[in-house]
Amino acid sequence: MNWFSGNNENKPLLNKAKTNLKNNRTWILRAIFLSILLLGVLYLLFVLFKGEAESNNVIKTTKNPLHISSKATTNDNYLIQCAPRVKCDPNVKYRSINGSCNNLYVPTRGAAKTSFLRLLDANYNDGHYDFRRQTNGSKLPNPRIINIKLFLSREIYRLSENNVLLLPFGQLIAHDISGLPNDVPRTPNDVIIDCCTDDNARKTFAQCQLIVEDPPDDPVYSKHNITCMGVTRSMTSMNYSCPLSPTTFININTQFIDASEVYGSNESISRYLRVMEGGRLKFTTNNNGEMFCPIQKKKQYEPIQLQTSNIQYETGDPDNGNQNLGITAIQTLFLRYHNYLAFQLSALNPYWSDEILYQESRRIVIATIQRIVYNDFLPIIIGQDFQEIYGINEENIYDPTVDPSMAQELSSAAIRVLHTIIPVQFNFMSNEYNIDYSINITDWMANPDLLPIGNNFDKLFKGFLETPGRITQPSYNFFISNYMFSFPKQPAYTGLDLLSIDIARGRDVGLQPYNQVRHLCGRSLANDFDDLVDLIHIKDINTLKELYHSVNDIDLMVGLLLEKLSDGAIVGPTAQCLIADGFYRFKVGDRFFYDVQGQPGSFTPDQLKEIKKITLGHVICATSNVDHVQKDIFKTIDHKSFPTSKMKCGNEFYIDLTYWKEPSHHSDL
Ligand code: HEM
Ligand SMILES: [Ca+2]
Repeated sequence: MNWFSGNNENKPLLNKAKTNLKNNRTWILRAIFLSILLLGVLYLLFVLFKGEAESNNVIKTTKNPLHISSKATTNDNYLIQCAPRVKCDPNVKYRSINGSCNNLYVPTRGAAKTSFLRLLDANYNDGHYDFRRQTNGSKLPNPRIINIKLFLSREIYRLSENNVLLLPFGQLIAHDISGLPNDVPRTPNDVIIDCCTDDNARKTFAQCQLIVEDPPDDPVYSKHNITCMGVTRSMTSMNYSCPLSPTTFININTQFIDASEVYGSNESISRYLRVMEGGRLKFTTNNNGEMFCPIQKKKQYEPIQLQTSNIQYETGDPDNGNQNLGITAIQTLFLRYHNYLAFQLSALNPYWSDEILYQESRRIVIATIQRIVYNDFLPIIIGQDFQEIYGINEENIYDPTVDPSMAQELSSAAIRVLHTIIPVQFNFMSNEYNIDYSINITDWMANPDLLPIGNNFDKLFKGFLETPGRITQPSYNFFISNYMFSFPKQPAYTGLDLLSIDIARGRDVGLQPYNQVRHLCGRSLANDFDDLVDLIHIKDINTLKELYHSVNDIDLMVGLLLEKLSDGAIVGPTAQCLIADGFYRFKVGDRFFYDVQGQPGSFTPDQLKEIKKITLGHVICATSNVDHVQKDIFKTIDHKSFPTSKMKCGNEFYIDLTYWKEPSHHSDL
C-alpha cells in the first residue's frame, strides 16, 4: 500500500492530523530519514557479515591452498550399508584394537575392515569392475611393456643421503595403514589355482583377470620361457558379504597409525599375540636368548618361495610380517620394544594388572611410532617445508570431521613410489663396522630363517644404519623388477616384477588416470601429452605418446614415477600432495593421536614431554646390541670415518618412564 495514497483507509488518519499539515510533513520526512538510516545500517551489517563470511572462506581456502578434499561420491556407502553398528563409551582411555570408536560420531570410521577412501570416484569401463579402457576404447597397454619401455633400463646408481633403515620403517608404516589382500582363486578342495598355467581358470575366475602377460621379446623372462605373471585381483567388499557398486575395496588393517602390525587389527589376533601376563607379547628366543616374534605353527604366507623357509613369524599383520627380512626385523624391533616397556612399567608399578601394563606399553609404542613418522620420516618423504606449510606440523587439534581412512590413490599408487628405494642388497655389519656379508633380494625376500641366526639381528640393524639407501628415481631396482619372490623350481633369476604389479593394481582398484589426479592436486588438466612438460621430462613424454592413446589414459602409478622430484622431497608433486593428504588425515582425524589433549587417553604434559624425546634411536638402543646411533636416524653416517658423529646408546638414549609411576596404593590397602 502506498503511504501517500488517498484511499479511504488512510483518510481518517489524515483527517485527524489535518490541522497540522506542517507537522505531518515533518513526520513523513522523519520517517523517510529513519527508514534511510535503517536501510543504511542494514546494508552496513550485510556488508560486514558478507565480508566476514568471505574472509572466513578466504582463510579456509588460502590458509592451506595445498589441501585437497575428496570429490568421490561413494565414500560412505560401505559404512552406511554394511558396517556393523557399534556403541562407544567416550570415556574409554585406550584405543580399541580394531580402531572402532575412535570417531565417536561415526564409530566405524577408520576401523579395520572398512572401505578405503576414494579421493576421486572409481574408474571402471563398465562403471563397476571391468578395467578402465583407453579413451579410444582400446585396452590399456601391458604393464610389463610399460616397465620395459619406460623404467627398466634406466637405473641410476647414485647413493642417497638417507640410509637403508628408511625402507623397513617405511614399509612398517605402509602395513600399519593399509591391508588389501589378494583374492587368490582356489579349487573347491582349497588348492590354489595358478592363473598363468590354467587356461580354463583364466576364463572362469574373475580373480585371474589381472595376470600380466610377458611379451615374447621380454629382455629377462623370454630367456627362461616365462610368459606370464600370476597377479590376482584384490578382495572386494563382496568378499565381506557387502555387494557395492562401483567395486569397493576393504582395508583389513586399522587405518590409523596405531601399531596394528604389532598388535593385530582384530581381537582374536591381538589375544593370540599376548602372553596375558605382565602385559607382554608372546615371543620366542634364539640360541643367544634374544627375543623374536612367536613362530607360526601353521605357515600361512603364500608366496611359493616361503614354503621353503623353515620359520615364519606371527605378527599383527599376518599377510606381511614375513615378506622380507627387513620388515621381519623391524617387526621384531617393536615387539621387543613393547616387552621392554611392559617390563619397565611393571617394575615402576608392581600392582598394575596385565591389562594395564599391556595397554600402557601399547600406548607408548603407538606414540613412539607416530612421533617418528611425523618428526623424522615424513619430512624426508614430502620435505620439511612442505610438511610445514601443509599444516601437518601445527599443534594438533583433533577434528572429527576429517576422515582418517587410507585413500585408494595413496595405497595403490602414491606411497608405492617408495618402492623405488628398495635396494638390491642388505649388509650385515660386524661390531667393528665392517661388512661381514651382503645378501641379494633373491635371498632376503620371503626368507626370515636368517634373522635369528647368531648376531644377525644386530648386524642387520648396523647395516641399515650405515648403508646409504637407493635414491628415489623413475625405476625400481633390477632385481625387484624381475626376480621378486623367485620360485624354487624355476631358474634362480626369475620371479615377479613389482613395478608391473603396482601398475596393474591401480587398474584393479579402479584408480583414475594420472591427469585427473594431478588436476585434483591443483594442476590444470593437461589437454595433450606436451602439457605434462611442467613435471615430466620431454623424453618420457615421447615414450608415453608411444604407449598410450591420449594424455587422459596414463596410469597414475606411471605418471607419479615420472614426475620430477619436488624441492626437498623424495617424491614428485602429485605423490607429495597425496601423501600429505593421507598423513594429515591420519593425524588430525585420530582422536587418540599422541599429542591430542583433553581426551581420556591423553598423556599428561610430563609424559608428553618424555614421549617427544623418544626417537627410533632410543628404540634401537633399548632393543638391540647396537651401541651407537645417529641423531638423524635415517641419515647415513659412516661410523669408521666419523666415529664422533654418532652417539653412544646409554645415557643419551635412556627412556625415562618415571612419569608413568603411579602413587602407591599400598597404604590404602
Ligand atoms: C623391501 C621392501 C618392500 C617390498 C619387497 C615390497 C613389496 C610389496 C609387494 C609385493 C606388495 C604387494 C603388491 C600388490 O600385489 O599389489 C606391496 C604393497 C604395498 N607396498 Fe610395498 N614393498 C616394500 C617396501 C615398501 C615401502 C617402503 C612402502 C612405503 C612406505 C611400501 C608401500 C606399499 C603399500 C602401501 C602397499 C599396499 C599394501 C596393501 O594395501 O596391502 N612398500 N609391496
Ligand atoms: Ca593401523
